[in-house]
Amino acid sequence: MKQTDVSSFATTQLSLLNDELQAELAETQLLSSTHSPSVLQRAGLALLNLTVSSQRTGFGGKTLLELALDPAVGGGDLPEHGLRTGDICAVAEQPKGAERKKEREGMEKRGVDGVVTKVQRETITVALDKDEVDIPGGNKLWLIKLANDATYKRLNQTMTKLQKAQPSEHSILTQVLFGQSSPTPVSKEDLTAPIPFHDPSLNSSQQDAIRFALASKEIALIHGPPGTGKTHTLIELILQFLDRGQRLLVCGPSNISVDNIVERLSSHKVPMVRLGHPARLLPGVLNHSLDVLTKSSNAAAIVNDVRSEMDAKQASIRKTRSGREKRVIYGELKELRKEFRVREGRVVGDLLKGSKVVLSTLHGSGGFHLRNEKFDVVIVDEASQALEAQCWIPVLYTGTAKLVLAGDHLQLPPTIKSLNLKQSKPTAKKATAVDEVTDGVEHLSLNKKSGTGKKDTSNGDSKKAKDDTANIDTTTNESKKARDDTPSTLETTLFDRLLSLHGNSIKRMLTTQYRMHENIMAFPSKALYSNQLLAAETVKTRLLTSLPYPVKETEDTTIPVVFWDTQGGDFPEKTEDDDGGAKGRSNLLAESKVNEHEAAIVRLHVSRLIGAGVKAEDIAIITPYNGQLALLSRMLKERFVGVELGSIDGFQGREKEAVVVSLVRSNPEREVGFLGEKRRLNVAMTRPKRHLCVVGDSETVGRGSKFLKAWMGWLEEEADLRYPDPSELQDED
Ligand SMILES: Nc1ncnc2c1ncn2[C@@H]1O[C@H](COP(=O)(O)OP(=O)(O)OP(=O)(O)O)[C@@H](O)[C@H]1O
Repeated sequence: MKQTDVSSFATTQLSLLNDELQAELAETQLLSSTHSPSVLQRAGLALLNLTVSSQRTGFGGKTLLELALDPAVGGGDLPEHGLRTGDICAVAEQPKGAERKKEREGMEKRGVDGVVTKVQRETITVALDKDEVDIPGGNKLWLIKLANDATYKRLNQTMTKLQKAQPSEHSILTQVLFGQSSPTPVSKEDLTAPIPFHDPSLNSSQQDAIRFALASKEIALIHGPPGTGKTHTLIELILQFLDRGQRLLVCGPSNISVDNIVERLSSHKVPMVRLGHPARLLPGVLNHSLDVLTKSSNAAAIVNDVRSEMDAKQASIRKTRSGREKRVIYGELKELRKEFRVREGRVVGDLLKGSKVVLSTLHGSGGFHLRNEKFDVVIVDEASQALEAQCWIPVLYTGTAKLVLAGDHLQLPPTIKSLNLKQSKPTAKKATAVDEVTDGVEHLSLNKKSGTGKKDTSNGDSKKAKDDTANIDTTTNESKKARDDTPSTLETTLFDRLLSLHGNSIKRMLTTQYRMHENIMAFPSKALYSNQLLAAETVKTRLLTSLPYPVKETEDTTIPVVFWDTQGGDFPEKTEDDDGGAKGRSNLLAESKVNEHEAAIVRLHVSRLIGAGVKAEDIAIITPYNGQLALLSRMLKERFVGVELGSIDGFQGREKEAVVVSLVRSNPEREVGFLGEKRRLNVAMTRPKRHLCVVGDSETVGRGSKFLKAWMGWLEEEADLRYPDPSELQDED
């Protein structure tokens, strides 16, 4: 075990985070200074021609501005835009005609900053950051997305706190997290003690993981390969901790990861509170949100009185044109807001005290509500999708003695280039529809994520390119000497680092998967999970023909894994710039790759599946390249309505009955770009339940890495192998 110096670790993290922020700011500034507002709107970074449709008071006493299209431009539905709940933005007067460019440059300074809290068809709501600001009025307004440095600020604060802590202040958990102490060994008795489980259906690996996490004193890692019931296991673990009288903070890197747990816990009638802005939460979770609880609890009436008074004042500000009157009302509002915050603070404090389980994003766990709260255990779901610095937020601010991390370090780590736009990017969501994927920002981040260390020509910037796979190899091989665990990259997650530091004895792996047909599971199990995965009886032999609706038996629907091998050089890739159609869209984007012939095979395969009766909504098409995604979308979206198209990265955490993967790369140089990242391939091949169809050039792809070679070899041996016949690929339409 190699110790890590805490302070130098934090210093390295601070510098890496700073590089990341600078890169992000540069990217956003470049976009907004070089493009016209309408291009920015098309790129999903701005909304034009708005007017304030209402103004009221939200959680925390913040002013909420609801914006709608100006009736002067016809009102109605907002145009397609990429602004999402959680985005940091500025509201400002829209510059007129010729002034535009000049005005825009100073815009960020003059506008009013805020956070998007609600997006509806006709309106978008922004919570303003400052209490007293002159809301721009009169002329048309516009909304522009700003780089989100709030994420960075909190990470920076957290790492600074870690950097400054004296060794004597380090908790035992911190010492274990840096290898200065070993985790307390777990006794055999604890690992075998009978436990009355709430859920009698838990399999033995799930039960073992729960026993281990309960018995561990400082850290426990629950390794959940695809479909193995990681969240299912965490729910039981939470109930078991509660049975033992422990108080828990449960976090995840994204709102959706946290909501998923809240939804599943709610049937157990656990007293819990979900922190976070209600507009960012799933509807089913709202009843547990602080905002709704503070409105509906008995004590809420005293808060609501002040709120309605504030709302009335807000409305009167908008009615008056006199500056003097406005100032008087602002003065009154200021007093009311103080009162509101005191009362709301009391209600919130009482609610939190009464909650045995508090749930929030990792970022949210650093908010002021939790500053004086103590928890026995912090649980982090999807921990391998979180930056290490994010995981330190709940650890440092709650002073917990115990940390449970659940995740799979063999799937994709967090997207580094998009750190600051992460929550706001349309494509950062798990549910990725193709309209959203063609957003410019995602192209930049996706394409910059190279996995091979070779320069990927689709990658506008090879600065960050590196061999990601190195990370995983060291973590899966306990016997390897732990490498220097002061990470030189943000992509090394806490999950990775701890495995490397303490070895596999700190983790338990879930081994029964409930998603894939056994043949779909076979390769990833062998190549990545030491052949330990088992397919549950219920899924082991499931084919498309056993879907709960009629599907004809064909050579596609009766086969779990199909491989269309395009080897031979007749199906070459192109860079997106070669493709006239794609060019217009990609003016803001980095180059990407397309493969038209592959797209034609995908079309053929999907049309056969649909012809056999498989429902469009049970089929997904995924590909690593956004250029290919845009092409597939143009070719297939209207024809096969309901088929989901997405990037591999965006599909992590999702599943479908049938999944078609288009690998794209086919070139004489045998370049595979970021296909070389095996965690990306793992995600791709483990999404389907009953049918996996891979389309790719085994000659190019098979030379990309050892892993790719093994996969191509396996597909040639075990899959239903097909060689495309160009005459079949003509579009019958
Ligand atoms: N012991 C079990 N018995 C039967 N079904 C189970 C069991 N454990 C999990 N499942 C089922 O397996 C599926 C996956 O579970 P869950 O969503 O908890 O997995 P996960 O590992 O969090 O998913 P992901 O792979 O997306 O991370 C769910 O449909 C769940 O009901």
